[in-house]
Amino acid sequence: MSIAVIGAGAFGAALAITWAEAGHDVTLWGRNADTMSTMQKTREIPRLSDAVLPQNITCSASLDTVFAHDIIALALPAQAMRPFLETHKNALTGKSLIACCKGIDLTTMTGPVTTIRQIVPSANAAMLTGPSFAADIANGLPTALTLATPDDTIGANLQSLLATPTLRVYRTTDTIGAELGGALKNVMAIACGVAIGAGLGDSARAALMTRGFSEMLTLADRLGADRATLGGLSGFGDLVLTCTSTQSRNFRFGQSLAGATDFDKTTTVEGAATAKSVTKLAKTLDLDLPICTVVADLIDEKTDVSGALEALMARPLKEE
Ligand SMILES: NC(=O)c1ccc[n+]([C@@H]2O[C@H](COP(=O)([O-])OP(=O)(O)OC[C@H]3O[C@@H](n4cnc5c(N)ncnc54)[C@H](O)[C@@H]3O)[C@@H](O)[C@H]2O)c1
Ligand SMILES: O=P(O)(O)OC[C@H](O)CO
Repeated sequence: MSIAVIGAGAFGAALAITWAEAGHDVTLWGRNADTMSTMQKTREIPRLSDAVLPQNITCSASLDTVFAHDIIALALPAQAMRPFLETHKNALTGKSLIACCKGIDLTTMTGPVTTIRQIVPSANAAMLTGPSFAADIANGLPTALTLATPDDTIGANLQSLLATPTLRVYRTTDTIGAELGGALKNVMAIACGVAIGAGLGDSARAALMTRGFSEMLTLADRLGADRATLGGLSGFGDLVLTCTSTQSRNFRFGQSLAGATDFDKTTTVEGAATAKSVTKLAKTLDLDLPICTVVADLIDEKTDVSGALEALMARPLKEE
């Protein structure tokens, strides 16, 4: 089969590599023609320093080449996906579109599958999500992800197509659960990075992960998602990975908010926008999501680490 990947950053390139190594012909699209031309020649990836692109990946900046494919993975940052789909929706009619981003759109407060379904209703909308660092996938380390799509027959076909010897793919029809797990774990990773950066200790991190998971379930319950999805790879699995590893950009961003480290502001940090969209969503739904709220406040500089700590620790005592 052939697959197109939109977005030649770390994750798009990593997915392109594992699919190409499994025998698919892959077109990897990036918006900068010079960068794509250099990648085509050198087989090197600017955002993944140790990986090499196999020969059956074609690097291109031509969208016509991408739109010739029926299966298209969208590995753009979450906030870039809606504008991209709006601009190109006519060319995407009837395609299988697999979102590979994690986040809640700031303008509409929708997750990636819902966003695709709204803009390109004729597409088979899906999402590939779960615990995975791009470098691990690119280096052929064993990884397991969840493919979420509303139609199980389409899901089963995509699952067998996208699985590779090193990338095990599970599937679910609970797209809302998968959207929420992938988006909210990044907010919790920022919170955990702040805690570790501020020297609050591993017990504080465990508390944030657990109470953060509780916030994920609260939102899932309200939006009709299945709790079991949140307990799977796309929720609990990714929460564990991202809250415990300095490989995570969201975690490192949190450390920098605590003043512990410097941080390159051009880095993709999905949890920053999602903290804001989730806080907005929580207000609309009249839900209490205190960790999401303090993360949004820290990012907006409405509070500092000691204010955030007090806001969480001084809340009324309650049942677990
Ligand atoms: N890197 C990882 O380990 C990893 C793992 C799993 C999921 N993801 C998810 O993949 C998504 C992409 O992250 P990434 O790690 O590849 O980020 P990245 O910063 O490495 O790459 C993002 C790419 O998107 C391009 N881009 C940004 N805005 C664009 C626009 N408006 N139009 C076209 N191209 C645009 C950038 O030029 C860049 O090439 C995120 O949602 C992330 O959560 C990443
Ligand atoms: O580097 P992060 O924090 O964007 O995390 C990457 C992946 O989402 C981990 O599953």
